[in-house]
Amino acid sequence: MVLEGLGSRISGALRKMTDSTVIDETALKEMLKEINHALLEADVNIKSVVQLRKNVTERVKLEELAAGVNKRKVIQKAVFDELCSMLDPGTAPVTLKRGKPNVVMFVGLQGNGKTTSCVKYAYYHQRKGWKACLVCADTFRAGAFDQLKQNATKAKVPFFGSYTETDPVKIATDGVNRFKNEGYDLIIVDTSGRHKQEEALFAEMEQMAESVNPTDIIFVMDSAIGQAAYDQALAFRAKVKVGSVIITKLDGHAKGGGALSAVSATKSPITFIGTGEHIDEFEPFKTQAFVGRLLGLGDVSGLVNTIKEAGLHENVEMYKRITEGVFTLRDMYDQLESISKLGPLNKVMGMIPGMAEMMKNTNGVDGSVRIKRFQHIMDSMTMKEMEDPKVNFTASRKERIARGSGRHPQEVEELLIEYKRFSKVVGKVGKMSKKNMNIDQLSRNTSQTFQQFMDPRMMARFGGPGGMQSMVRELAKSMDGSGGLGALGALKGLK
Ligand SMILES: Nc1nc2c(ncn2[C@@H]2O[C@H](COP(=O)(O)OP(=O)(O)OP(=O)(O)O)[C@@H](O)[C@H]2O)c(=O)[nH]1
Repeated sequence: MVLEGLGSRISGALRKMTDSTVIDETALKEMLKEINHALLEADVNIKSVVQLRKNVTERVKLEELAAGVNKRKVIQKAVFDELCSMLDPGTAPVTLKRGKPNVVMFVGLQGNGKTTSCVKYAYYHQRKGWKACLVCADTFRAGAFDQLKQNATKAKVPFFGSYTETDPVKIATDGVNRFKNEGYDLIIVDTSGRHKQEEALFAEMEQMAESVNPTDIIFVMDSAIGQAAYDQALAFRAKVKVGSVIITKLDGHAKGGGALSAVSATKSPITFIGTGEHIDEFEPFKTQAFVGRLLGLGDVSGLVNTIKEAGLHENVEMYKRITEGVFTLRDMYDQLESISKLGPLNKVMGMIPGMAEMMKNTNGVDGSVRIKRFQHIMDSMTMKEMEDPKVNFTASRKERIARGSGRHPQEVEELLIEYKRFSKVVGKVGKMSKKNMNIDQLSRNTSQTFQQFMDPRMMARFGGPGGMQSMVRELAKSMDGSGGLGALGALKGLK
C-alpha cells in the first residue's frame, strides 16, 4: 500500500481503540493522539493536524450517543470524513473530451518524475482507448529525448522529438500540429525541468503554453518535499494555468502524506499518483478510495475497476466450470495467473477491506512470491495431476515434484492444502449458483461459505461475517452480475 507506514499507524490506532473493552473519552483521546503523531511524522501541516483532532472531538460526543449505536463505526466515520476533507481540494480537475485533440502539457522541476509520468499517463489512457502520443520538448537535459523515446517505444506510444532543434517551443508546436493532423485525441507534451524555480524555466513554460494552447497543464511534483509542496504548487500556479497535479514517488517517501495534504490545501486537484518506477505503477487519485485504503477499509469500486480492466470478468470458461462446482489444479493455476494480472498483489489486496494488514505477512513471504512458487510447483506436475481432481499424491510423488520445481516438499503440501480449501469453496459456490438467489441471499450465503473455510483472523479483518456480506453485496452490485475472481465468478447470472 502507498504510504504504508502512515496507513498502518492510523488503522492500528483505530483498531486498538475499537478492540479495547470500553470505548470512552480516554480511548478516543489516545487514538487521536496516535493519529496526530502519525500525520505529523508524514509531514502534514500542524494546523491541519490540530484541526482534524478538534473536528473529530467535536463530532463524536460519546456520552450523547444513544444506547445501541455502534461507537466504533461513528468514530471510524468521523476520522474517515476528516481525512477526506484534509485531502479534498474542493476543485474539480480539467476534464478531457474524447475525440477532440486534447493537448496536455507536463511541467515541474528537474528529476521530479515528469518524463516518467508523461509515459505512464499516455499508457494509462491508451489502455482506456484514447489515441495517445508524446512530444518531447525538453531540450535542456541531454538524454531527455532518448529517455522518452525508449520508454514510449516500450509502451508502444507514438512520439515526436528532435536531436538537432534547440528551440523547445518550436518542437512542441511542430509535434502538436503533426499529431493533431493525424487525429490523435491525447497529445502529451513533456517540457524541460530546472533544479530550482528559475525564471528561465517559467519563461519557457509561459511561451510554450501560449504557443500550444493546452487543454490541461499538469504539474508533477516529488512527494519527498512534504509540506513544502504548498509553496511550490502556488509558485507554478501563479505562472501558468495548472489544472491538475501528479504526485510521484509515493512508494518511497514517509513525507507523502504531507505533500498530498499541502497540494490539496492550495485547491489544486491531484489526479494521479506515482507509486513506483514501472509504467503501471501509476493510479488515479480519488480521495475517498485513497483514505479507505489508508484506514484498511478497502476500496471495492477500485477492485471492481481493476478486475474489469484486466478483463477477468470475461473469463466465461472459468466461470462455467466454477458454477458447475468443478475445480482442478489447472483451474487453480489459471486463477493464480489471473490474480497476478491484476497488478502488484499488495496493491490489489489493499483494495479488499481489511486485507492490507493481512498481506504484510503471509508467513513472511510476499503474496506474489508465494503465487509464483505455487505455479512453479504446478509446472512440475503431469497433465493428469493437473486436470483430474481425484489424483492421489503419495509422499514420494510430492518429493519428486518438490525436487523438479526446486522447492521444499512442505511447500508442495501447502499448495495441496490450499487447493483442497479452494475446491471446497468452489463446490459450495457451484451449488449456490444453481439456486436462483437475489443479491442479499447470495451475499449472505457467500459470507457463510467463506466463514467455514477462512482463518478466523482473516474473517475478522473483513469486519466479521457482516463485513464480508456487505463487501460481497457491493462487489456483486458493481460487477453488475458479470462474474469475476474465483468464487465470485458465480455471481454471474445471480441477481
Ligand atoms: N520510485 C519511484 N520512482 C519514480 C517515480 N516516478 C519517477 N521515478 C524515478 O525518478 C527519476 C526521475 O524521473 P524523470 O521522469 O526522469 O524526471 P523528470 O522530472 O522528467 O526530470 P527532467 O527531465 O530532468 O526534468 C527516475 O529515476 C524515475 O524512474 C515513482 O513514482 N516512484
